[in-house]
Amino acid sequence: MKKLALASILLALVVIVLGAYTRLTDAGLGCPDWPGCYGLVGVPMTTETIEAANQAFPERPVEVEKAWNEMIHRYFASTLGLFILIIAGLSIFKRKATEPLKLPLFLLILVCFQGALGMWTVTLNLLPAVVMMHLLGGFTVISCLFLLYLRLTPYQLPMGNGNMRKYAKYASLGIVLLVIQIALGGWVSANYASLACTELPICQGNWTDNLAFEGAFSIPQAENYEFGAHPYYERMTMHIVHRFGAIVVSAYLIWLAFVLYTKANSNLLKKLGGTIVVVLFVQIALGVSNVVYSLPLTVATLHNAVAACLLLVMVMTTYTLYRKV
Ligand code: HEM
Repeated sequence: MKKLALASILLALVVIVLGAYTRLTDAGLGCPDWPGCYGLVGVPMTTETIEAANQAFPERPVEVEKAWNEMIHRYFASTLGLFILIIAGLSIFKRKATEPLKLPLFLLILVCFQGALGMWTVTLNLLPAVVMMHLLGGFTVISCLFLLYLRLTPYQLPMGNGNMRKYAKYASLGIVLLVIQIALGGWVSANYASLACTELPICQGNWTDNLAFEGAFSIPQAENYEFGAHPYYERMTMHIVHRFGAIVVSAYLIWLAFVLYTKANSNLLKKLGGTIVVVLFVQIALGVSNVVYSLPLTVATLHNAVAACLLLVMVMTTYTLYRKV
């Protein structure tokens, strides 16, 4: 079960990266139906199948490359679903007394819901709230898988360092802040607001006069949300909020890492403190590069993957601080 959990974590990371790649190559509607693509298990490739697909979906003619991006994401996501089903099955029928049961079952429900969010992403034409929740769902799945892996791993902590346990609630708060920041990033991405601010550190021009919070966090009426439906100042506002969020989260995580590094006498906790800072700085550098180099595909995809890694480091830190034996 532990090996399967580890394989599922790696697979979940691949699915997250493929999801970001699909979103960033504007391939979210590469297949306008679900679960098939223009009604097929694969992508229409021959003249006949393409003609039939174009007749069935005249509003969205086939673009083979985008369709493949979307379908490859779906194949990997379905395999992940299968892995989680097997984990849940094993934990019901072959579980050792010490192994968790509720977590695998929760994961199974979660991955089904995540599949439904994937379907609504397509059927609701990239409705930003659904796209953002789909991103958060992916991050929740990988976090729960990682938690399962940690629970299956015997390691003793905080190694006589009970005085550190009081910081567990601060680490939990770190996770909450980080998840909010990830949701804000997802909101920027889902609303195509990535290039709304092209200057550092905050935004170009007299941005303070044009903030539009209410509009930025509501959803305008639209038939289709591909390429965004918000006016410019609302996109600018969401982008700015993500940047301020980065400042708050970074300050908090650096403080937490500093406490772990200086106060813990467990090597693992010290290492976790150091890892938080390193991963955080990589993430900030990628965010800044997104702005400076106008959203290169690799950088934007990595900004998503490293956000997932930062979350996993925080999950491990928090779990380590809470764990009794
Ligand atoms: C703790 C720090 C940060 C975290 C956890 C974080 C996380 C995220 C996440 C999860 C996304 C969504 C990616 C996607 O949908 O594929 C995102 C998008 C974005 N972030 Fe950050 N971010 C951080 C800091 C920054 C900073 C400092 C900047 C710039 C100065 C930045 C700029 C952006 C931009 C431009 C996008 C939109 C990219 C896109 O359309 O995919 N981020 N962020």
